[in-house]
Amino acid sequence: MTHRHDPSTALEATGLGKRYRRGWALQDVSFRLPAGRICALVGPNGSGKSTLLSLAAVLLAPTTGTVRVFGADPRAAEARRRVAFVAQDKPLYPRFTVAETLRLGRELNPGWDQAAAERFVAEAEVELTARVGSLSGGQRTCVALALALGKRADLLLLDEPMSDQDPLRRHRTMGALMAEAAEHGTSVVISTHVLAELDGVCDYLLLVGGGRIRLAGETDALQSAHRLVTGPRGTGGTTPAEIARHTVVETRATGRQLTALIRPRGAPAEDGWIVREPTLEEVLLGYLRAPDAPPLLTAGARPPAPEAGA
Ligand SMILES: Nc1ncnc2c1ncn2[C@@H]1O[C@H](COP(=O)(O)OP(=O)(O)OP(=O)(O)O)[C@@H](O)[C@H]1O
Repeated sequence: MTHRHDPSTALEATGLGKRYRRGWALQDVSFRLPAGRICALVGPNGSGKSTLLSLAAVLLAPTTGTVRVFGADPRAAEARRRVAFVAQDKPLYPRFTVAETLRLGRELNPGWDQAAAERFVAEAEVELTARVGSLSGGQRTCVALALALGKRADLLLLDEPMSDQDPLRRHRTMGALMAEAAEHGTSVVISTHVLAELDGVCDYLLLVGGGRIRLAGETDALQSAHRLVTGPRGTGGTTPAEIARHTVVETRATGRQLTALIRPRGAPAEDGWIVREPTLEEVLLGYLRAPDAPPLLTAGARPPAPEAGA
């Protein structure tokens, strides 16, 4: 079995699995993230988001399967140069000043972009002369993000970078991050629990649950693959036939009404039903509430079958 060398794919997992002593954190994960996308990585606590990012950043080794960055083994020196990872615990030297931290970044990274790193800390109103140990959690995050941006990586892997930022700063940090990414065509995977953070920012989505991929693909394609239908609840507590003939993600009853998130097969519903396209948040919440709903990977999110051969 050989792998296609595919630089247009920022990240690809094939049959990827990670087993810790207590059990599988990720199992049989296969997806493709095209280059240049801003991808939200979403899922409940313990669903495997950090594990997936750590596998892509080679902080962990897979138990099964493979992960590739820009078509290459992520352990290769060139792949490591192209990837920057901001971990949840943001390990930095507390005794260093911010300026010294950036200097270390410059010494460690041949393609270092001092201007981008300094611009980012200035935007976050973090003093270059401040010691890292004296910064707040949110300010330290900004320094870690500045290090990642200064590296001029082609793929940024960010593990809940906004979790310790206040709402205003979160908005500004996200804006500055996305401006940098857009200017350089950087691919970004950003894990988050704040669904509102994704709105208008991410154009790709990975939803993990129970260690497996549940949704993967372009956000507009995922949205348009679903319909939210509302109509009469019917009798006997069963899903009405005109809904049950579709792929039903979840149904919720309120009074005499039934609202269902479906993946339509043919025309979405009959007379008497109100049909509309759900927002991305509605799609996500539907899947989060229905952990057994069948997964969906859009055509662009499915990795190509491995070539037969040597
Ligand atoms: N170092 C480890 N040793 C053993 N088990 C681990 C380790 N790291 C993670 N796990 C387990 O693997 C599963 C996935 O954890 P992971 O941290 O990847 O989830 P997550 O989606 O990032 O969670 P959160 O949203 O809470 O950050 C969990 O059941 C967790 O307990």
